[in-house]
This record gives sequence, structure tokens and C-alpha cells, in this order.
Amino acid sequence: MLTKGKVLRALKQVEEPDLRQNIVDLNIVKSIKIKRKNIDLDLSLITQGYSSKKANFEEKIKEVLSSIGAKSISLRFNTMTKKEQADLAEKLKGSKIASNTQGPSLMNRNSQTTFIAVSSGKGGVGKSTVTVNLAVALANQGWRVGLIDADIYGYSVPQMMGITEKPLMIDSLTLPVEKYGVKVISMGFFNQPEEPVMWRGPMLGKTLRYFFEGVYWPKLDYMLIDLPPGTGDIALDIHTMLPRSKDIIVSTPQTTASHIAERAGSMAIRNKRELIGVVENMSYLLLATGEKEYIFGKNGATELANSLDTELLVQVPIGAPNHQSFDSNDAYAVYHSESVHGEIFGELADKVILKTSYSKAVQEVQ
Ligand SMILES: Nc1ncnc2c1ncn2[C@@H]1O[C@H](COP(=O)(O)OP(=O)(O)OP(=O)(O)O)[C@@H](O)[C@H]1O
Repeated sequence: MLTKGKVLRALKQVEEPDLRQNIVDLNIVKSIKIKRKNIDLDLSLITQGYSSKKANFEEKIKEVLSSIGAKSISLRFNTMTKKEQADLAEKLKGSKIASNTQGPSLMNRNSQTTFIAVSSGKGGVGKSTVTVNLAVALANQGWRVGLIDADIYGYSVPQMMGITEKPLMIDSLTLPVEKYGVKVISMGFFNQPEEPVMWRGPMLGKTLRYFFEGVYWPKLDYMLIDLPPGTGDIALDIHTMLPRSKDIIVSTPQTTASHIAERAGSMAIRNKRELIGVVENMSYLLLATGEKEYIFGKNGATELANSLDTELLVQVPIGAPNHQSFDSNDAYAVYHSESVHGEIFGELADKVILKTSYSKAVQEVQ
């Protein structure tokens, strides 16, 4: 016989896709009526914007209820009131709701998330391209990945990933936007396109802090941070906020770029942070014959890695992602996982996982 208890138990298997919490704990299930094998549910969606994902959600509910013997299932959807949203935001902020989310405790000492800051000494070398594609490659392997676009003035991640959606807000809590399995937050979500960001100094620090603490991050294995170029305030702020973060330095083959990248790397070393290694971008042209033409010279990044006493992780050739169309919604900087570039980023993900898992294991043993 179907009982409310059985139905609730079954519904606990259904997750709200943004918060990755079961819909019973989130107070989404408002009422359950059972008549023999017919179930009638009232559900309250967290926000209106969420309704685009309703289809998946409906399917999963029907699946779990059928599995306990329901023959007909009817669902009625509503949206939470402002008061219900505020209560939920409060609960989430206190992380009272469940232990499998990080919530605002992303930076707490016991967090299992590996923070990786991607920096470059100079702008335009492909730092954001590397961050985005590494994030996607890690997510493709099933890791839970977040990406903070900390380039507050020069944000480019939303456009690069083809994100047109805005983040969901539950009262004062912001939910990151998910694309290609990566949870993303960027200043670009809070501004109109082309609007210059006029904030300076303290506001910048506050924005960054909000990205870490005011955003509801689900539990993550990796959090990638796309730093602004150079060794300026934001880079320093991040490193003060996240002393445990590890660094990847992006450079191009030209010696000048490497020299500047070296400054970013030396800063990491001075601050006693772990350098995962160097990524050389725009290293060569891949000719139709399969040969590599090193048009900007060959040894820049190897020398850089040697001088920083670290490893050259991968060399990424010159070449744009080969999309079918280039309409404005295309993720113009995300390479297909089976392309030459995609495979190189897969290799980069493997190296990053190996290097960071090793140091994690060592930390755990100590
Ligand atoms: N391997 C590559 N081949 C071809 N074009 C590339 C490659 N890597 C990056 N680009 C292009 O170069 C430009 C700069 O890249 P990107 O924005 O990633 O650099 P950045 O270092 O993050 O720049 P900024 O410092 O301005 O944020 C972009 O138009 C990007 O699409």
C-alpha cells in the first residue's frame, strides 16, 4: 500500500538540480494526496527562472513514484513566496540543511576543495582560455568543478563559454550558473554587456569575497580561479584569502611573455604556494602534414618552468575551436573534447589531478 511516508522516502531521491539537495529537505514538496495508486503532489519551485529545468525534474519524480507502485501521478507546480525563499536562503547560509554542500563554508579549513589559481604575467596570452578548457576537461571526467572569473574589470568567461543565462538568486544568495558541467560565477553576470566596471579598491575586494562567500557553491572537487593578468591587487587578495591555493602559470613562447610570467611565478614561490606548473599557449602551428611549426620559438616555456623549478604541463597549439556556426550563443573558446586541443586539455586535466591528488594525500597523511 502507498503511504505518505513511502512517497516522501522515494521523493528524497529527487534532487533539485541547482542546489543538488533533495526536494523534501528543501521544502519543495508542499502536499501529498494518495488515493489507492494515484498520487497528487503540490510542489513549490524555488524561483521562476528555475522552471526551464522542470521537465527533468518531473520525469525523475514520476520515475521514483512509479518504482514504488504509483499508477497515475499528477503534479502541480507553484513558486515559493518571498518569505519562503528568505527562509530557505537563511537555512542554506547556515548550511543547516544537509552536510553534502559547501555553502558559504567554501573557504573553511576543512574544505576538501582544491583551489587552483590560473595566472599570467601579461594579458592576452590565453589565461582565460586555459582556465575555461581545463575546467571543462575536469568536469568531463566527472569531477565537480567551479570557476570564479576573478578578472573583475576584464571578465570574459561568460562570453567564452557562451553563457547567456543569469544566475538564480534565492533572496540574497546567488547560485552559480552551470555550463558544460562547470559552475561559474563572473562579474559579467551582474553587468550589462559593454558596461565599464567602475569599481575600485575596496569594492573589488568585496566583490571577490562575495564570489566566495555569498555564492552558494555545491560541494566541489576543484575550484579554478581565473586571475586578472599581472601581479596586482586581486592576485594578492586571492592569495591572502586562499593561502592553500595552487598555481598554474600561462605563458606564450615569446621570451618577453615568459619573463613577465616568471614574475607571477616568483610571486607564488615567494608566498610559499605550490606551483602546479606552466602551460604554454599558442606554442606552435599544427600543419596539415602533422608537423609542428614553432613560429614564436621553441624553448621559452621550458626555460620558464626550469627557472621556477616546476614542470611544463602542456603546449597548446594555435587554433580556434572549430564550431559549425558562430552565432552569438556559441561558446567560442571551448574546444571539443575530441579535437586536438580538447585532447591536450584532457591531458592537462590528468596532470593536474595527479599532482593535486598526490599533495592532498600527503596532506592527509601528515
Ligand atoms: N591557442 C590559441 N589559439 C588561437 N587563439 C587563442 C588561443 N588561446 C587563446 N586564443 C585567443 O586569444 C585571445 C586572448 O585569449 P584569452 O582571453 O584567453 O587571454 P587572457 O590571457 O585571459 O587575456 P586577458 O588577460 O585579456 O584576460 C582570445 O581571443 C582567445 O580566443
